Amino acid sequence: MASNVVENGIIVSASEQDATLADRNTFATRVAGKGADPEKKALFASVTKRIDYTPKFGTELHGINLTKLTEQQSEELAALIAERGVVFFRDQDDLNNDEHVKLGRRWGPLHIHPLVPHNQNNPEIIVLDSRVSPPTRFNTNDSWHSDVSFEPAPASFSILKFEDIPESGGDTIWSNGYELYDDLSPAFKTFLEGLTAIHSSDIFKTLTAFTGRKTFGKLNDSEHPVVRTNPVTGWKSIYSNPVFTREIVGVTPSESKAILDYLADIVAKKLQYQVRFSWQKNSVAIWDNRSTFHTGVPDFRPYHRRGIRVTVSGEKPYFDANSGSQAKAWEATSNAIIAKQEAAERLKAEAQANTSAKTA
Ligand SMILES: O=C(O)CCC(=O)C(=O)O
Ligand SMILES: [Fe+2]
Repeated sequence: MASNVVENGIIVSASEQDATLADRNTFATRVAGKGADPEKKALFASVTKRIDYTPKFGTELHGINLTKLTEQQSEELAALIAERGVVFFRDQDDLNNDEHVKLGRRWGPLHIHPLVPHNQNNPEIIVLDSRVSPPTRFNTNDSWHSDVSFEPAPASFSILKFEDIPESGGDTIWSNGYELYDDLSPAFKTFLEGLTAIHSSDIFKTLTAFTGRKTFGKLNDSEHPVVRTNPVTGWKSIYSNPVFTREIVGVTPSESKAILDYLADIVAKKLQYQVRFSWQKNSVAIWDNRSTFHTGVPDFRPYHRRGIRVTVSGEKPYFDANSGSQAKAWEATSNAIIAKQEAAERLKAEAQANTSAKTA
């Protein structure tokens, strides 16, 4: 039996034995975060500072040690990630490999990646080391994706930590699938809601040839709905990405290409639905792959970076016609914010009027 090829503690090529490790039909048996306290009081009791990157998308939390969450806090965090799309943490020095795996397992079974190099002692940890896997033409500015969407049980959450960061460059960008859906015209929403698409891991065959690495286990293809309901929030999101989605089912090849190109285009180009994160050593990002897309920015050469990722397998993707939307859920919050701003403006105007009356 061929043995693994190991470089710096990273398995860069699988043995046959490891190749059989990957059972990627492992679905989550419960929806982590579903039914958590909507106010997330237990989690926010430990938060010292909250920074929302945009009103609806991306939040950085300070005061949380990811190795010290109670059960209730970890459920509330799962719900917050589903709502905010991506949540960032700084200084998670305590999140070593074992803790990283432990955190992922709280939310579901862990995925074993078919190609990306694994940690020698734990195949569920993948190592993104730009010296081992330098950014290539397969991993450049059109690398927007949702993690392992080709699996029957694609990722719910991904937990990524960077241990080595470049002196400059190397940010990651996320795009909000809820808002991309909400932004479509009613007619186009209805059209997309009836469609499914084939997601494929064929890119890893190409990369195998390119890198000389062997893949782990079976390379899956899966058919998923183009509009997906997030099981935690109940909101609809676009679920098609340029890296793994190959074909829209039931339309002609040129129609399929036009639809996929349009969806890829809005994921990459609608800046108002994106957030960008600058990593520091031991920063962690956790995102919900069911309703977001992301891409690394390969702009950091000659520096390098090294990240560690654990990927949680989710449920079988589904579309529920009765599900809600982020836009609808936001109406009340948005109106309350507007009312508060208007009240503040009125008070300011009254105060000014009083001052001018006194000085007149
Ligand atoms: O390189 C990056 O910044 C993102 C890597 C990525 O896609 C992932 O960890 O899922
Ligand atoms: Fe990714």
